[in-house]
Amino acid sequence: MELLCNAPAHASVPDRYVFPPEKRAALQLDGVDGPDDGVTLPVVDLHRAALSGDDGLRRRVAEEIVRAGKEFGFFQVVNHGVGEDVVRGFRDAAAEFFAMPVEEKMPYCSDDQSKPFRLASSTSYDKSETRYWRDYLKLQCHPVSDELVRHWPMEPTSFRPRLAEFSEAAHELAQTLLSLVAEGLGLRADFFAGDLSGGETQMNVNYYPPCPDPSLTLGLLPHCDRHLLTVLSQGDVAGLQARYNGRWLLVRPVPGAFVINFGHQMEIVTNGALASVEHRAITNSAVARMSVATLIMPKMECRIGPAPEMVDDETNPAKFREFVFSEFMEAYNTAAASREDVLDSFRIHRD
Ligand SMILES: O=C(O)CCC(=O)C(=O)O
Ligand SMILES: [Fe+2]
Repeated sequence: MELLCNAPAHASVPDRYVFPPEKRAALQLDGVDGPDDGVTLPVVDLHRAALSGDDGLRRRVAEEIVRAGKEFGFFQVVNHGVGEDVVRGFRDAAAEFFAMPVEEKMPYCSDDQSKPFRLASSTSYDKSETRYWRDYLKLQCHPVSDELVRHWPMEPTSFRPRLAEFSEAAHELAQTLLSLVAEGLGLRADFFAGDLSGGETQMNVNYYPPCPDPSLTLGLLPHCDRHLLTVLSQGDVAGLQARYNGRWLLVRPVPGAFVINFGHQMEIVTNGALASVEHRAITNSAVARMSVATLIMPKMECRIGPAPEMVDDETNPAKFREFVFSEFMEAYNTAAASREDVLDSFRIHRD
């Protein structure tokens, strides 16, 4: 398998990574202050420590999240309660993994999507010839059990304990966010608990080495996440862009923050109120970038459809039909992650 992290630093971009001009990222990192007109994503202070004892504060935070979610579909959170050491601990372990010698990583290389831990490169969604400037770990990270941990690598030795710790913390944050989203929408606080968010949580650890010519390449294709909610640590190197009013908005790194965005299931359950927004990753020539995305998802057999509370037959009829989550997962693969193609098979079309 061809991995970028195995190669010595690249002096030039090999042809198979060069996108045709119409697919290249028009907006480069050093041009961000121009094209995005100073629009920045909301940064929500979760006041995590005070949240459970202060109902007024809780309501304000919940409203702020829903407002940000409705306008951007993306926001960042600070004071989120996940310890800096927990985040740094796992990010360091993952960076060490990518830096290990080829022979030690090779046993994990696989394109078999059913594996609970694997290392791969580019993406499995875009079937065109051009490769994305990205290596990634795709792994199952929650619930943490002895059986699951056995699939995680033994080396570096910090990997298993730091991942277990990070995974629990990210999961807890996700549950807090989901209850705030529910409250902000006027739903029961435990609306998303149970099967809707109780599937096996997956994680993408994306590694984008420095690229000699970012104007020719892409780190990750434009896509929406297919799950319910994504909790992303992007570290301090920029590269994530979200679609906003027909443009690409750079998600500026905020120290210690998590970037939160909604997946397709959130859009469907809320009948379009909280949309799943397209995003992509661009490359840069200066430093390697690593992002860690924790993807909260429903149980495979969970029935999904717009919540009755989010639908009004007269003014806001259901936009999506009901389905079983496993059906959606299949459709997403077939539609190669394209937002409209995948949602189209679940949309109710009215004349
Ligand atoms: O690298 C990033 O910031 C984006 C990652 C992402 O969108 C994903 O893993 O689904
Ligand atoms: Fe994503």
